[in-house]
Amino acid sequence: MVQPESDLEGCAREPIHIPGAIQPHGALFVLRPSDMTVIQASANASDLLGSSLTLGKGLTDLEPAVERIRGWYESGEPALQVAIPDRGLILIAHRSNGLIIVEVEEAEEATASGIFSGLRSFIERLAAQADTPGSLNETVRFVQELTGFDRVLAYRFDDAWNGQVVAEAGNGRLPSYLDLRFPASDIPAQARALYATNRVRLIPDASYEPVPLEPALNPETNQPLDLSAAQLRSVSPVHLEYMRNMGTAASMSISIMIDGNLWGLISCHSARPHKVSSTLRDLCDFVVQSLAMRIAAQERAAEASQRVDLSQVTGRLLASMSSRSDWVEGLAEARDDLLRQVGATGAAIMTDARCICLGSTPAEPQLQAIVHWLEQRGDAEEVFATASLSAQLPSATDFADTASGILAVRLSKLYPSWLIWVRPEVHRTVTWGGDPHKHVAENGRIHPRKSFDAWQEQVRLQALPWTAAEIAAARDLRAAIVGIVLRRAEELAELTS
Ligand SMILES: CCC1=C(C)C2=CC3=N/C(=C\c4[nH]c(/C=C5\NC(=O)C(C)=C5CC)c(C)c4CCC(=O)O)C(CCC(=O)O)=C3CCN2C1=O
Repeated sequence: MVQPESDLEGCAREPIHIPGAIQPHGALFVLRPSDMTVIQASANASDLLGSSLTLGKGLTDLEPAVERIRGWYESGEPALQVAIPDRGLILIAHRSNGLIIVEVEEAEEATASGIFSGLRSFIERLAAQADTPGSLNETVRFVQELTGFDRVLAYRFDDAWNGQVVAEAGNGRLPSYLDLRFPASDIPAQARALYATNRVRLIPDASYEPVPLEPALNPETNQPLDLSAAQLRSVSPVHLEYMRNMGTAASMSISIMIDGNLWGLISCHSARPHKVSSTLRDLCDFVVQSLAMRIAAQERAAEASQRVDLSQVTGRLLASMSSRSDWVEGLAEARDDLLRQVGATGAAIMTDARCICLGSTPAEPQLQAIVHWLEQRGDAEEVFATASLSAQLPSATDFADTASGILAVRLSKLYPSWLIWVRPEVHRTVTWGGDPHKHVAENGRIHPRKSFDAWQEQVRLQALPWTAAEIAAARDLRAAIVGIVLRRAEELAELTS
């Protein structure tokens, strides 16, 4: 029987890229590149462009701008900005499915003269930060000064797309969210995918009335217009409700992109409507991508130094295994290094009917049950890591105090042979922004939770997660062991031939 999708799954399928409307702090029209005819426009387009814009015709009295756009379209260059000083307007053009989408905003006053000296001192302060928390704190402080939002926070995603507020700057008008966690469903998958390409999104007033596009369907494609890359795209009603519940009338989010992945957001909020000019939005994007490069450099440096330490440990383990005719005994003799290799509290070498336990491990029958479970998973992967084994193997709750987390490497494809590191569960108290399981489903629609007050959850049956460097070190040691076993087999074959 097909299970009905949960309300949250339904919410995560909302096609937010084709709302058929825009926010009212600007206007939008669509040009057919072949003849630069206006084929679609927002209902408020004439408020900004007057009689220059008529559906089904070319723009009039804006020829220089039209020619700039035509030249840009054929150039293949990314998005184009064109100022129309005599109208006090700025046009921002981008391509979408073979069409030209042009967004129009009123040009704001020239940016404050001190902005560039402020930018220079920010870049200097950022470069002086020794770690990621310092970089994040500098950035939220600068963006708050730059934009005047009441609260600016740095929001970092974890592997399950839950997020935590890891830095914050504010003027006290909004409550602090520092250290609070929020569930993945607050920013569903299709939104995260969109934010990985459209990095800066402004909602100046969450109580706006959407402005429809006319005609509703694009006459060229007879499909809704794809507004994924548009700055004025109207926002999902469920998120606007979320903002009102949160007491934030205005927001701006800027994606922190690292190696092409959405690492987190710089998220700005104000209790009252608040607009930021297109120029300042571009500047904030530059600031946040500078932060992203800094974080990437800091994370790479930290990983590199951890790998150097771990490679020295691997070298000592290799020496110990090579010094004995039985590599298993050599490995067991270097117990402290074996545990230090991945920051484990226990390890078990399960091979050729032997079970050698080092440090704090489950009992042998329980280790055999883990090996049986690993073997029947049918996963050809050589390395398996989890911080919560009982989530996949319920019987593991019996030994959560020694092995909530396991990091297992397969030593043979021919018969059950594993090296398994273990970590105990860590009792943790996690503080959420509101009860993460609380949302209301009414009339087939989902409504966000209304409270974001600190809500504590006792986390059980979870160990500290394995880092990428630890998993890589486990993989390196596995390769060293397989190399020794192969060499020994070749030596034996030579002796007996
Ligand atoms: C305090 C930490 C924090 C959180 C947790 C947060 C949430 C957040 N949600 C965002 C977007 C969405 N949430 C949802 C959906 C939900 N939010 C919920 O709470 C629930 C239950 C749903 C239905 C799945 C949707 C559809 C969207 C896409 C809106 C759009 O761009 O059209 C967005 C992106 C809004 C934007 O950037 O335009 C945010 C950022 C704001 N923000 C924060 O600052």
